[in-house]
Amino acid sequence: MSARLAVPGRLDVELSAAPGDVVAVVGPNGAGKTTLVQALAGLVPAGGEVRLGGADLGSLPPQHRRAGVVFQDQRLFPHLSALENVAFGPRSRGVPAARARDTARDWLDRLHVGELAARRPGRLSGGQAQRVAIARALAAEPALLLLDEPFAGLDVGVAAALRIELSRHLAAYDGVAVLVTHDALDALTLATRVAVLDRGRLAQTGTPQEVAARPRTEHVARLVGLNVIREGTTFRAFPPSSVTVSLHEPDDSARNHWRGTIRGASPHGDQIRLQLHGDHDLIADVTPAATRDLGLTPGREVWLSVKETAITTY
Ligand SMILES: Nc1ncnc2c1ncn2[C@@H]1O[C@H](COP(=O)(O)OP(=O)(O)OP(=O)(O)O)[C@@H](O)[C@H]1O
Repeated sequence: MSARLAVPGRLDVELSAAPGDVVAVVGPNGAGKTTLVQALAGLVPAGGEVRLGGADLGSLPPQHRRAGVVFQDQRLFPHLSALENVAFGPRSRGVPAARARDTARDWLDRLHVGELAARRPGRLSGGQAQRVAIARALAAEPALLLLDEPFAGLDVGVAAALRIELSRHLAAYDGVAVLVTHDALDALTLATRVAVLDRGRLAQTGTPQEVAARPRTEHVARLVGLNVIREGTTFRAFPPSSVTVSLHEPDDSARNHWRGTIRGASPHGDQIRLQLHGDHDLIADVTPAATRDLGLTPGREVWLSVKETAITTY
């Protein structure tokens, strides 16, 4: 797929992906992720083109794009049973009713909701409905599978189980999948490529490993738990565990140091992760003992230092 899409004031991106790719789209609120999915699906008017398998989808109405969409809020047809929801795609492609129902049953089984085939969406839990929605999208054999935050709003355990299953289906899927997510884990475990959106533009693309190791936006740095400082065209990244926090200015010239004010503190593994605001917005991991002994509570002004050898420059 190669797409060039422009929605005035909201989105202006070029994106390409090969069959079998799962592209994770990440970025802060309002970056244009949902707009991108909707523009690919033809649900919002967009300039540009979407080339897929030799055709320009951009000129086709949504129902002819062979795009399967899974929304955060499922949007199942409320008056149809789970089975009929899933059979809808094959039916509208002209598959005879009995065969479409067999296909639907098969997909419901594969998503472990076969026993709920007769239920209407109103009587499904959020997790069950999301399984039906994924079955519905895949049963239509889409060339383009669009998933907009499919785990958002689900219980943590339910989301974890669904993530593992979805990874299996995505591995077997030979079209192009686009997955909008706010979760670094999704981007790292499900995706073959990551596209970072920032204010409607593509800020970075690469493999999950590349993007995680060398983030170019503050947002992605936070997602993967790194600090990143931009100096002109150069980025300098370092982990929160490499930051030393002290109450007085360090006199060690081999280290980089900055001033900051503690904005927040939360448990992180067996450490305390501090959010700091100052010369740069940074995160630092300190031990609970240091937090107590130095009185590292929100509002406190501190010095932060990092050894040059802990910093990756790119
Ligand atoms: N229907 C709309 N009409 C006009 N502008 C819109 C519409 N929907 C969203 N926008 C604007 O388009 C921009 C991108 O929004 P979009 O919903 O695509 O972001 P997002 O990255 O999906 O955000 P989130 O993570 O909050 O869901 C935002 O500035 C938003 O205010």
